[in-house]
Amino acid sequence: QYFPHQLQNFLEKYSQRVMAFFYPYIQIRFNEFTGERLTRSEAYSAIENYLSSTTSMQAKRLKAEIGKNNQSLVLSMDDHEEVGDEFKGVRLWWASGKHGVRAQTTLFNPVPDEKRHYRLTFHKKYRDLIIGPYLSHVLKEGKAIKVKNRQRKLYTNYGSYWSHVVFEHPATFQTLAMEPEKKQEIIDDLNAFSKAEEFYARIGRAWKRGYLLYGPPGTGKSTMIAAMANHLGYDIYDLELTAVRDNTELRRLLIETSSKSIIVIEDIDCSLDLTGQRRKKKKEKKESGEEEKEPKKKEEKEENENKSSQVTLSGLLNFIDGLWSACGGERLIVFTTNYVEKLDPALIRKGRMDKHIELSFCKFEAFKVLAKNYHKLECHHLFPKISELFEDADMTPADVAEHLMPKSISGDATLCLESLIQGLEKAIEEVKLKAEVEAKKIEESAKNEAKEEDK
Ligand SMILES: Nc1ncnc2c1ncn2[C@@H]1O[C@H](COP(=O)(O)OP(=O)(O)OP(=O)(O)O)[C@@H](O)[C@H]1O
Ligand SMILES: [Mg+2]
Repeated sequence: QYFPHQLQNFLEKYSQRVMAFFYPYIQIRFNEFTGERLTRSEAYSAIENYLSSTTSMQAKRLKAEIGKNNQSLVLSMDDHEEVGDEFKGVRLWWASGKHGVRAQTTLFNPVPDEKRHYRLTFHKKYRDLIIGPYLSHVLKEGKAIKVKNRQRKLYTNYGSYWSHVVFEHPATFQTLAMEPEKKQEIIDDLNAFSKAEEFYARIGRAWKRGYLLYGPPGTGKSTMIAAMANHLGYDIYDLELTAVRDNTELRRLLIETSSKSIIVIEDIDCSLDLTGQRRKKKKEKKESGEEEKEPKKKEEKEENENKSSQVTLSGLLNFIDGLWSACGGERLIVFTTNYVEKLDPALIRKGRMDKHIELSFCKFEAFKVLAKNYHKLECHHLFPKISELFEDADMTPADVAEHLMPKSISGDATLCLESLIQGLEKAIEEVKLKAEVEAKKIEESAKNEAKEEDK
């Protein structure tokens, strides 16, 4: 205090230099808030996450907070704690601390005076290793942990804007009824995709993958999408094409999607047909001369309505084909349909949709998954009979699940299995009846033909 200001400055500078000469360590400080407007630093939060998982077990004083997903506790070091870490055999230390900042808190900038930081200390001979590979490793790991802990969202477009709710669907691949090998193949494919950043970069393609899920209603297409999202920890964008006005809007919506997400277009055949159908209807009306009686205003209105969805197949295809490569980060795009044969071949050409997955009727293997989920059954004396019936019956997993659902909380598994057997027998009978009716029809038409020939 009695020192002249300049002298104090000089001494500080000088002593720091002397220190630096003898002190063989380098320190890097990562402040929690950075920039003029004091926004929260991304690096700081990545480091926080990284340390919470890898090293905070060593710290004696921890801080616990409820994570963003409102479920798990997130642990981090308390202030002035230090933990060690090791990277390629090199020791380094992370310490947490506080420092004062002169920024004023205002109503609009309610950041407290006291700021936290992490300080990284390491020997100067490892400078290159730590500043390069180690720090990028920390940031990457930290971000990955953050993504894993985040609260996931389900986005839906109302017209041209996305709005979201929290995504909490309980479906997983474990609860999905499907033949085990097929299921494993899909899981492996997803895992490979999510780790393939370098591969996609090397071959110069966008880090995207397309799936087409097809099969009759109730076979688990939507359920599988939820399971995929849960498996990968991705958000879901449920794109309602009929609410999108035109290709420009479609492009905007798709560009707005964030990385690590699944973009879903359900019932793709219906969504894309819509524009065509509407136009057709209008044409028919004109041909029948109906519109002459109607006032002109109404016609104009109709025209506007027609304009309300002009997304075209080519607009969609352009996008899938790589215009959106510009938006980095991994994305899955999933189409579902009940009628794969109705789809425009351009849409499902190889290379556009990387994988076609057929979801179909429940067979015995898939049934076993459901029996295990619903009743914890691994085997049962009715299983052989059920296995036999499944060979002839076409029943969707949704219907099987319906039978297995206990009618009361204390529902008995055997009762459910018996109900399923009845259902299967009924299904087989219906198939037989249908076949008989068909056969009769063919017979009759053959007879008719013969009669006409006689005539
Ligand atoms: N493979 C399956 N495994 C487990 N549950 C299933 C499966 N398939 C269907 N279900 C059950 O049936 C219900 C309906 O399935 P889901 O909505 O996934 O069918 P979908 O194939 O999407 O049908 P749609 O074509 O009508 O959209 C789900 O709530 C789920 O409980
Ligand atoms: Mg569905």
